[in-house]
Amino acid sequence: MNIGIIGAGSIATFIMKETQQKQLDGLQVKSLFVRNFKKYEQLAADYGIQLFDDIDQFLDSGIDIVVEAANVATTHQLVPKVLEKKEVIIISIGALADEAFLEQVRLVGKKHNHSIYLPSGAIGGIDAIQNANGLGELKRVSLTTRKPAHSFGEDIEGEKVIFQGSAAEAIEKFPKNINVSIVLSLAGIGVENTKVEIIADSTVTKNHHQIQAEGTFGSMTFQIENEPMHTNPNTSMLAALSVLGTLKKLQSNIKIGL
Ligand SMILES: NC(=O)C1=CN([C@@H]2O[C@H](COP(=O)(O)OP(=O)(O)OC[C@H]3O[C@@H](n4cnc5c(N)ncnc54)[C@H](O)[C@@H]3O)[C@@H](O)[C@H]2O)C=CC1
Ligand SMILES: O=C([O-])CC(=O)C(=O)O
Repeated sequence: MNIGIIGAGSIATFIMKETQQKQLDGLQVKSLFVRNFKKYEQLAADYGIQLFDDIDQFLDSGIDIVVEAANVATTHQLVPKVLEKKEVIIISIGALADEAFLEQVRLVGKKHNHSIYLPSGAIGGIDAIQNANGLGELKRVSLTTRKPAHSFGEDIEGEKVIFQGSAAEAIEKFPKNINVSIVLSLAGIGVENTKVEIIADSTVTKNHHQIQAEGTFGSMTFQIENEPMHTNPNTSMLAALSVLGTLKKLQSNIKIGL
């Protein structure tokens, strides 16, 4: 599978590196779309990847699938165009908190017969949430995220609750830190009903997420302490691994958790 990536930051570089070093079955990054061509010329050369700053040329460069690994604003800007030509994996899932945009993306994908894949990112339990909500029987879902204070630019000692509200409001305020709340909302009870609490904590070094859900299925708690990526501590390593995981699942004819 020939992969094209939008963005050349932590997640993108991780995927380029891992697909090259581990020679993952048939997965290869072929093309990279960036805004600043000169800045990434060396990176692309190091990985033997074609570099583009023209989106049409990028989409026509012999790729099978596009991985969005940039940010929420770029997802809004580029994904509809991408879907006219290719399938897409979106990691800046926060963009889909906007219901009009979600509907636009769904319709363009449907029209061109291209799927939109949303990895579970830095959390897990999305399969259970989605299944529990199968008949609309999921009643309450909450996410508590605790990250090192500096991730939020907070210069504090100890902990501080910096946000309490809906997932819709959370992603508005923290588009680089709480994409996880939107995949959780989309799998479950929606962006307005999913409750989010964000805590900045000077005493932790990992990115913690705890999900609690209740309904007629029973209840569940999912908790994770993620290793931050050293190239971008806001982002957990599992988020990058989840993109690779999605690519691998697409290739395998045994689909686990579907
Ligand atoms: N769904 C999830 O669980 C998670 C999602 N994320 C999100 O994934 C995305 C990528 O994360 P990282 O790689 O850590 O970010 P990063 O900041 O390291 O890299 C983003 C890259 O995108 C580039 N970029 C920005 N606008 C662009 C444009 N218009 N065209 C091309 N490139 C552009 C930037 O120059 C940068 O190189 C972010 O939106 C982040 O918030 C991160 C962690 C978890
Ligand atoms: O990587 C994480 O732990 C979560 C994150 O940044 C996001 O959801 O945007």
